[in-house]
Amino acid sequence: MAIRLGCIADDFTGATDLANNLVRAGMRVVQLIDVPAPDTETPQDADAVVIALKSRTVPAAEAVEVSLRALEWLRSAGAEQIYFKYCSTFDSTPAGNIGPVTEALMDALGTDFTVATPAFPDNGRTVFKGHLFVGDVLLAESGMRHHPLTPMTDSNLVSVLGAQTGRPVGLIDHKAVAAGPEAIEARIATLRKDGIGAAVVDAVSNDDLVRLGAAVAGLPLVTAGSGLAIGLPANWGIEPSPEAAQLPAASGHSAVVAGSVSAATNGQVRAFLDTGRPGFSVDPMRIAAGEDVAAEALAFADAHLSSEGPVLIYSTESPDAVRDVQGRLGAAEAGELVERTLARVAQGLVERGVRRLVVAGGETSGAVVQALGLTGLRIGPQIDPGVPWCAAPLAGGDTLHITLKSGNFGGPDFFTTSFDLLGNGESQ
Ligand SMILES: Nc1ncnc2c1ncn2[C@@H]1O[C@H](COP(=O)(O)OP(=O)(O)OP(=O)(O)O)[C@@H](O)[C@H]1O
Ligand SMILES: O=C(O)[C@@H](O)C(=O)CO
Repeated sequence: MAIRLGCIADDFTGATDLANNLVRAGMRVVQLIDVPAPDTETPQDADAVVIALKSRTVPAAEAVEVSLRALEWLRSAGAEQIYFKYCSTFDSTPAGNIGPVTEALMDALGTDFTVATPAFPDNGRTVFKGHLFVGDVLLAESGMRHHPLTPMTDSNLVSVLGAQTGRPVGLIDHKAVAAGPEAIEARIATLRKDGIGAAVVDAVSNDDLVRLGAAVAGLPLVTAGSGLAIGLPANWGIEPSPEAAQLPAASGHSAVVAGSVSAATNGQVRAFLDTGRPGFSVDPMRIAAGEDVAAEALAFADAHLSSEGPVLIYSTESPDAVRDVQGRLGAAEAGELVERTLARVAQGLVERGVRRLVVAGGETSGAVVQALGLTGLRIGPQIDPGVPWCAAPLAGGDTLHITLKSGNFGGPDFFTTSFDLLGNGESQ
């Protein structure tokens, strides 16, 4: 069976976020890790396939190359429309990668126009007059200005995207979006006539996204955060259905691996430790000095993995502490050292019987999923907006329940309450 929607996500947490919104809107979704081999069969009974890449912060040429390979696979699987998913905080730099990837996909699809909106109102991301708000503040005044890899210091997305692409960038403002699909289509026609290649779209509510979804049914390519996904399944007559999110029963030990340094994850780590639960802090300077911090973390896990609840291994630190480490090691080097260590820790935890695993941070999730050799995820129930539980088969035949939490997503008690949703298996 051919798929309807083919999705390319620029990081792993973002991919599950998108898959989650598609599932909630009724689509049967398979998430694949990295571009599958050309001869990989199209998943049966899937309305959408999300290919999860780790292309957000690699050099632009690399992001373009891997995104085009993903596009080729999705087109051969029959995708009728392509969705390029990036972060709801538009994480990118003037060098890319949102602009260059968008342009390359447009060229490959032979289309002269696409839309761009990171709006995700359920998680407080709204776009008005082309400016992105995170909660009540502009993007450039949010914690994103301190992001270790993609600091966002301009909230005007028309200028942010304009700096990343050779094509003129325009705006579909809220007046058109609020007036409904026909008004949006009329605005698109005008922009196209004026030679605009990509238009940032205002959206402050789910209703806006549903109206936008209907208006872009005929575009070969849409680019967005996960929010627009709620408006697309209806274009194929698909309606929400609870069966779309069912997973097998969970069992085994629970653990949390946190490599995100975002504000929300900092709060979640603090809240977890404040309950007196066991946590081990991974120090990048000690890794850089050659100490076997992964082995220490696993020894700590050996002492604390129990039916009492999850153990936490984290590198999460305040923005000041992260800046200090980056100043001494370099941002990319520090990131890589920590990612490699946390990926080894995750492997060790699974070897020790962890079967319910929370991973925090997009880059961190990419490293962990690759180290665990997971190739595909089934998407289950939503824990918090943008974060579902997923299930993946392990080599020995067991099922791993895993959730890939975007750094800034999830409530303060996420590291404890997320496990409640899986119910009681053999042990927690
Ligand atoms: N203590 C630390 N010092 C320096 N760098 C760190 C530290 N802890 C984590 N890092 C690095 O910071 C980066 C955090 O990125 P990651 O994508 O995992 O989280 P995030 O940006 O908060 O989440 P998301 O991308 O989902 O919003 C990773 O490369 C990680 O290895
Ligand atoms: O859109 C978001 O905010 C998330 O899905 C994400 O991509 C964070 O890495």
